[in-house]
Amino acid sequence: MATFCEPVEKANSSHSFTAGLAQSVGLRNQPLRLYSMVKYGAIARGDAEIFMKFSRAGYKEKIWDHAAGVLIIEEAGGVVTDAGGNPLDFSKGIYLEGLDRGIIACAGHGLHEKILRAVDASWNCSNL
Ligand SMILES: Nc1ncnc2c1ncn2[C@@H]1O[C@H](COP(=O)(O)O)[C@@H](OP(=O)(O)O)[C@H]1O
Ligand SMILES: [Mg+2]
Repeated sequence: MATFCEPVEKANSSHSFTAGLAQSVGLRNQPLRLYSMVKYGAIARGDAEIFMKFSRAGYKEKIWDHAAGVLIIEEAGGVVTDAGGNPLDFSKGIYLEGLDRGIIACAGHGLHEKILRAVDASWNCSNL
């Protein structure tokens, strides 16, 4: 069964929203809560299959918390996008600008699509 990881700090991502997503796609393991780039490392070494991060409005993602991790996941056949399915844009300076709702990284494409659909289904009641 798949495990997801997410930020340690609730201030950086809604733990209740990801818990709802996990339930709706059938993930029953406890999440791994890890800082920054370590979440991508957890997927690369097989400790988790998913990373989800949904920050409050106004929080800006720094490129150094993601850049190397995205490369590692993609080279290994995984997928990392925002919640609209768009690639992360590292070309705009120190922040990821124009991010649609949050970040979803997965070891495989099927799982990733399932989570994107779950986000769309529950976003309007999320308070995010
Ligand atoms: N070992 C650690 N202990 C505490 N905070 C850490 C940390 N490693 C990274 N961080 C912080 O975690 C945030 C990014 O990780 P995450 O993606 O899990 O939210 C960054 O904070 P800010 O974005 O609040 O500046 C970063 O400074
Ligand atoms: Mg902080």
